Amino acid sequence: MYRGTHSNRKGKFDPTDEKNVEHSYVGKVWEIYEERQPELAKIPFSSLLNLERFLEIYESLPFIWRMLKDIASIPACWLYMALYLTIQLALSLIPAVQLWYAGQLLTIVGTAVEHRTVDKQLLFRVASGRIACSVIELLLSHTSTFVTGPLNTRIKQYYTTRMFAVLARLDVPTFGDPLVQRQLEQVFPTSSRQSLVWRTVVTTIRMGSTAVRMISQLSVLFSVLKNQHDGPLLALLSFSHSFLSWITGIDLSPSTRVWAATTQNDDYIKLKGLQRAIRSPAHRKEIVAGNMWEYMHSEYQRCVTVLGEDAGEFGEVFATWKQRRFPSLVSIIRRPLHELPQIVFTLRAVQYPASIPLSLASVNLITSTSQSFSGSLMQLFSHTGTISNNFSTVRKMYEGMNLQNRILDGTIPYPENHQSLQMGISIEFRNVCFQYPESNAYALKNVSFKIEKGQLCVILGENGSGKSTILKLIARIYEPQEGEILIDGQDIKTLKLADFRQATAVLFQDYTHFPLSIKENIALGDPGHSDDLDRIKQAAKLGGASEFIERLGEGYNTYLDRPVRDHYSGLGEGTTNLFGRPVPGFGRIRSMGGMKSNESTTLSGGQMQRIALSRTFMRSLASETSVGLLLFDEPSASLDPIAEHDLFERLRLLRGQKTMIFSSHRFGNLTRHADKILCMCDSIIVEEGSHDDLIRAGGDYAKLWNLQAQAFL
Ligand SMILES: Nc1ncnc2c1ncn2[C@@H]1O[C@H](COP(=O)(O)OP(=O)(O)OP(=O)(O)O)[C@@H](O)[C@H]1O
Repeated sequence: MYRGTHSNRKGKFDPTDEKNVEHSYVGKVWEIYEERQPELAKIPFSSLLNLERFLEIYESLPFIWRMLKDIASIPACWLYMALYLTIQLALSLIPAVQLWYAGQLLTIVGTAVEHRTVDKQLLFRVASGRIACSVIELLLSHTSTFVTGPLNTRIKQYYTTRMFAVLARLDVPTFGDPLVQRQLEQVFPTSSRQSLVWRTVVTTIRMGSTAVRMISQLSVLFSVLKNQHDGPLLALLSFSHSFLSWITGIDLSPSTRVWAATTQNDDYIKLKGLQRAIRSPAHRKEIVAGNMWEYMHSEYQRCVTVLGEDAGEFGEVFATWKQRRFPSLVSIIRRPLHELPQIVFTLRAVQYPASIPLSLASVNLITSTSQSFSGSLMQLFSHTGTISNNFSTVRKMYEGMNLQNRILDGTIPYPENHQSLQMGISIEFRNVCFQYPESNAYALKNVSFKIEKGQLCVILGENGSGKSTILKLIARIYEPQEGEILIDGQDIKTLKLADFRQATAVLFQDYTHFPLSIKENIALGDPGHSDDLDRIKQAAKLGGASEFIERLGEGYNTYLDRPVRDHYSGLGEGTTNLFGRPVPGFGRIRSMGGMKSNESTTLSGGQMQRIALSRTFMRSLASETSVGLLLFDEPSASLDPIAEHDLFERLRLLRGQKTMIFSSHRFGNLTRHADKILCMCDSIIVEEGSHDDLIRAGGDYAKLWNLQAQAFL
């Protein structure tokens, strides 16, 4: 199925909805379903005249107003904008001035016919006026390029910064929503040279200046011709021709309507299948061995004959169909209208032979103006298409800026006093049930437990049992559908999110490395101290990362994944290193795509994990920190036994000062010292207690522990 790309509507498109969707056949093969705009359904020819785009423009106007106010708030922008507008206005008036001079020439011809004399002074003034116009036009266009640069840059920077903020503040469920992703894709400025807003401003101003140009040209023309015999009549005839050409040209421009096309034609489908089969190497063996080519060829020929001109690609067939769909009456009238000015002129010449030179000059003037007029008219129309698209994207951009996070913020500041954090945070789950968005299975089912302040808790369980989910719910990455989570006895939803997150440090299982330097990667744990290199080094030491970082060529300034590409051209074959980075062995122009300063493969998984741990330590271990809760999802998965031992030793020292929750598959070091172990299986907690409690209970934990212990006997 071939779908239109200009979908601006919310909700679903349903081809079977006859009330809102128009069905037509495009030739023998394709069926097209076009959405009617309910507001326009009653207006005849609304789809032919593409009135949807005007409606789109109308609906987007409040957002355009907001955009203009925003632009005006950018420093110095309004000054540049005023200058740009003045230049464009002046440029759009020049054709009318030139036309006025042409009218003056007509007067000179008229006087010459009547009195057999030429007013030389007037002729000189007219000639120099026309030259001056051209020079001014050139100068203005040139000045305009000087103004557009700074304007474009300022507008682009303003909006990219705003959009960055919009993206940065979105939470996980909102950001992960495919609809939101689609919305962001459409409006988040990519690396294009011009911003959407600037493009919109330019097209709007161009449209305005085209309109000014047309109106001024028309009024000058009519004032020049009003005293000529039949002048206005000739002008009217010429312009009707332009207008009709414009009308017939309308439907060829892309539609803003939502549409979809499909085909049920067996011959066409077979034709396409045969085409594909004959080209693909995958089928060649069987075509040869099975002697299929003759059959395929004759079938292909049959399909082509049956389908005739409908055998082409959808795009071609669709374009022809659109041309034909036009009321042919318009095209019929258009032709003779084109000839009418000549006929009127001839009749007039027969009637008044003396006026021939004057009439000739008027006809010439009218024809040239009418040509430029129809050009402008076409431009105006194509601008409305672009404008309606731009306007609707601006609207979507502002709607995107208003995107609300799914996780709602609370109002109660946390903690009430920082002293209370010195002993950690208590956490309680009461009958919590949770399903991930887009999933219908429970990741947590009726989970209840309580962890006291300063306790060390380990959540154990097999893959997919729900361990990470518990940590994500505590960090309020997601919201449970049922049940309650209490933090120091208060519902987690009522606490101010930023405050609560300030009081927690999380190390996710799927931690990521930012495309920033190692220093920044660690500093992000506590952005408030990102300039404090001593603190960053201390965190790296605690995370067990300092030794290998210092061995790297660029030390803490090393980029694991360099976000900027270097460029080169025509390097000698022996150049394997450039700017301290490896160069792939090609001599032609290319950029080193996403090159890594020190390829991340030079760091092991364990080293990567140590950097992530350092980031968590950066946040949690500084003396004046306000973190009372540490959440670690498999913190030692990639660590060697010594590093794991050292890490847990360090963390155990924090017992009583911070609440710590670990998720793990492994028994041992940590579980023995845990105040509480939660054993999970299939989204529920099956056992709960300290190591000794669980061994005494003789359940699954005890069995697995003994099994593991035997392995070391
Ligand atoms: N983003 C997600 N979207 C949908 N389902 C998810 C998502 N993340 C996890 N799940 C599902 O939720 C269930 C619990 O996952 P969770 O990550 O909590 O398990 P886990 O016990 O931490 O597993 P592991 O030991 O492998 O880390 C699993 O069935 C998993 O497939």
